[in-house]
Amino acid sequence: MRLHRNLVFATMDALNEIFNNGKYADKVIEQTLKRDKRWGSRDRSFIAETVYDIVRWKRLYAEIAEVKEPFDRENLFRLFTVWATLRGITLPDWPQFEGTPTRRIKGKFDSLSKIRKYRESIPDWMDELGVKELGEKVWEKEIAALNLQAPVILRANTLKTTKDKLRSALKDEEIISEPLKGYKSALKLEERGNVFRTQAFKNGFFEVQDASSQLVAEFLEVEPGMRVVDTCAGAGGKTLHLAALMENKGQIIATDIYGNKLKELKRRAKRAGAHNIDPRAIDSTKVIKKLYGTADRVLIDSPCSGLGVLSRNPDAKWKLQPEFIDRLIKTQAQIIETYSRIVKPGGKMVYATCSVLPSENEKQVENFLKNTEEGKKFKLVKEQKILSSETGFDGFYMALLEKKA
Ligand SMILES: C[S@@+](CC[C@H](N)C(=O)[O-])C[C@H]1O[C@@H](n2cnc3c(N)ncnc32)[C@H](O)[C@@H]1O
Repeated sequence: MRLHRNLVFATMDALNEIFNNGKYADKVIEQTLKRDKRWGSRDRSFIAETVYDIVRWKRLYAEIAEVKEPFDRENLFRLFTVWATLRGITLPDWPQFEGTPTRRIKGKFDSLSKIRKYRESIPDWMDELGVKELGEKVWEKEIAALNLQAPVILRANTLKTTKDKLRSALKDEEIISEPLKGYKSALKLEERGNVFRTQAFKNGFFEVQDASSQLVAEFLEVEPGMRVVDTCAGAGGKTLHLAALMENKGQIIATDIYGNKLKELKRRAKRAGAHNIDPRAIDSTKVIKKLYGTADRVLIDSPCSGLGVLSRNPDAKWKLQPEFIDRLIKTQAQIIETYSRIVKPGGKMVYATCSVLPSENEKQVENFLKNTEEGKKFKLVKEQKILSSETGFDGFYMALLEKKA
């Protein structure tokens, strides 16, 4: 691979924004890719993948390069040098790469790889928490899987097309995909690419949605004509899937505390041809109280640590803090307690997270069922824990609960 100066420099600028100015990697990459219209798909994926790689391996690379935060430009180049050397990329004779200690980099990589927190490039607290929650053996495998690059998975929008028709429409646009066994509407892309530019996307034929995430709406056992409340709808990934499963019949009330996310949901719903969604921002407690006892189905896609989606968001390793997870666990307990009241007698509810930590998942459900007045009205129908190390997709949890009639 030949390194191009403008691509490497753009990568350095992006890393500076993420590491030194606290910006989110996905937003920074999106902005960076707009910088030069002449960049082709290879150039764009070089920038995106190199930035994500260096973010993912920050702790390991910084240790090898012997640099500490905040990283100045010279330090960022040293991180890049480690990345390139470990990938066997020949460095050009630019002044920034002069005197690169190739053998020393490889030697340090070998010795640091014996220690998990360096090998997997995670903060001490995260390693300790993972062991405490999942046990040494499972955590070891799980964190390794969460460090792999996530595949791109699409969900065919059955309001407008079928999985097979979508596959052939994509093929016409030179995008090769294959169906995923066990996932009704999922297609996996053979190669990464900017699918948002395709006509198939503009036509609303698909959404990008991880395979594990595609199991959540199905878990809720919705039927056309039902009244469904998606309590933590965000920008609507799962709301749109619910609308498709309900064939646009019935009503989906989509709530979130952030009105701007619901605006994005509206835009996506329009493109997807989903007409049965009623977005409502939670700007007072009344919004939820009015819904008590009214829904056949309730989805709580709860705010969580996101530890199951580190493959997609590697910068969460550095942005998450243990105190934040402690607070989240309290919020999740309150959310289940309050939103479960929306379910009508005989109705069902799914509690889901994209975390792999039992304290955000099965322990929350156990606590709700055993220790809360509202929980005593429910029984657990089934639950599914998805580990990335077992499926190759995001880590997720979902529990289906039924309210006694
Ligand atoms: C895991 S995300 C939802 C993702 C979304 N369901 C999807 O499939 O694209 C959790 C959402 O909960 C929202 N949220 C956080 N606290 C909340 C609360 N107390 N009530 C409702 N929504 C909340 C966040 O704004 C965020 O959009």
